[in-house]
Amino acid sequence: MDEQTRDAAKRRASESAVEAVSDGDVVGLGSGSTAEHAIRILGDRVEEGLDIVGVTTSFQAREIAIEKGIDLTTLDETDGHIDVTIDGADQFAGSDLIKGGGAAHAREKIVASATDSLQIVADPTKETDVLDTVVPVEVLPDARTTVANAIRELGGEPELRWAKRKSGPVVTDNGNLLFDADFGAIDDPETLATEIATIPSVVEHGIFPGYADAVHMGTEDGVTVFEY
Ligand SMILES: O=C(CO)[C@H](O)[C@H](O)COP(=O)(O)O
Repeated sequence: MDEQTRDAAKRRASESAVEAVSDGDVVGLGSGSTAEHAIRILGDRVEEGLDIVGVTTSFQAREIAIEKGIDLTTLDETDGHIDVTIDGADQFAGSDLIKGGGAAHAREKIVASATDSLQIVADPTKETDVLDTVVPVEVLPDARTTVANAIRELGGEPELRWAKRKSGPVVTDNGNLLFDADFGAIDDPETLATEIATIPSVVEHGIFPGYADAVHMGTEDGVTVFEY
């Protein structure tokens, strides 16, 4: 699938997911190139009269939402409740997800766990039978060596994520560092999720076991919707 076809698939997925949003909803706004389509489409609907407020998952999502004129709120103001969230994923195997390719998974998980209905938008390159892409792990900077050792003890190979146009590591929106940890095929995402979460000073990791309520997978000529 070339980049243009893939981008069209991402947009089709987003058009489908936006149908889950109704007037009056508090809407979680995800991060990444696929979720960007969804935020832009929602912005167009708002201009046409759709009445929603958004809760953003990243600096990127906030910038796009402001540009598109979507009113924003916070989880504190909504009593920790979100009706629908539309977000992307790096991989999905049924309702199990790996997220964090954009280093936003900590806030994405807060928003997802506060959400009644998590709608995932993806293109076909994200679908897999068994999760096997790297797991992003956000850590407090002082703990990078101890967390790296603990990841190795769990059978993973951690690599500090390096910035592309800066001499140094990626620093998350929360001021932390990030490992991409290669665990190979992850047969039991729920157990690995718990094990990584219990490492001292891990802020959040990118395994979202059983989180998706629906995955909208844009294809070359349509959309396949998986509901869970
Ligand atoms: O989890 C994420 C950011 O932390 C993104 O949703 C995920 O990386 C997918 O991004 P894209 O739609 O650009 O492939």
